[in-house]
Amino acid sequence: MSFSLIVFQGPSASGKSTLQSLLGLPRVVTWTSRRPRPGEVNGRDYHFASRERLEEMFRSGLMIEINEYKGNYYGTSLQSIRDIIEGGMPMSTVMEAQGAAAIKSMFPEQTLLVGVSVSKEECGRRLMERGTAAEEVERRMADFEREIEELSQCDLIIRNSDEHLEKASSIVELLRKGLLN
Ligand SMILES: Nc1nc2c(ncn2[C@@H]2O[C@H](COP(=O)(O)OP(=O)(O)O)[C@@H](O)[C@H]2O)c(=O)[nH]1
Ligand SMILES: Nc1ncnc2c1ncn2[C@@H]1O[C@H](COP(=O)(O)OP(=O)(O)O)[C@@H](O)[C@H]1O
Repeated sequence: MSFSLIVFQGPSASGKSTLQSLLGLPRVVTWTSRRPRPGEVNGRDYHFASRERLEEMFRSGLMIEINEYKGNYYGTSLQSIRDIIEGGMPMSTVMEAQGAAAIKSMFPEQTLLVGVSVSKEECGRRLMERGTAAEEVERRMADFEREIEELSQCDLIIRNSDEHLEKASSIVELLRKGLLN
């Protein structure tokens, strides 16, 4: 395999970040206008910036894509992806569907889109356990069916239900070995 960028896509709380950290590759730090959650660090988890700054970066050609997701902007800088493709060391990122599609269409040979799927019930429960406010859980779950449908654009889909974590981990391990050998 010669992919430079592994993109995880899936509903909120499907387990994208969990599988991403199991993969163990360096993460692309993307940009968002949402507020940091407790424990998140600027420059490590995201580059946190205002909507205006992200819009300006997009207008001036610094971002590959910028997408609004649940009221906030998210975007990937062109430089971060160029660095990966030129640097040779594969990296990973998590992205909502439109951003994932934009990167895949720009770098089809170098990008592997990995979908993460889970049941609606499990997703809702994980969001609650993560301390998400009930109103926000409802907002996120409203898009669940569409987000599952959008997985059809992925190169492969990993089922990450509660009882499948071990299997999901072994698929990620196979990917890791294939990428690094
Ligand atoms: N298009 C796009 N989506 C991103 C980017 N960075 C993160 N996302 C996605 O934005 C969505 C919201 O992320 P986040 O606020 O961290 O919360 P989450 O829903 O709990 O993962 C997730 O689907 C992320 O994968 C990016 O650079 N571009
Ligand atoms: N297979 C699984 N079984 C049970 N809990 C899981 C599983 N995968 C992830 N989780 C838990 O679900 C929550 C959401 O996972 P996370 O990776 O943060 O999702 P996402 O990045 O898609 O929003 C976390 O608390 C995580 O520990």
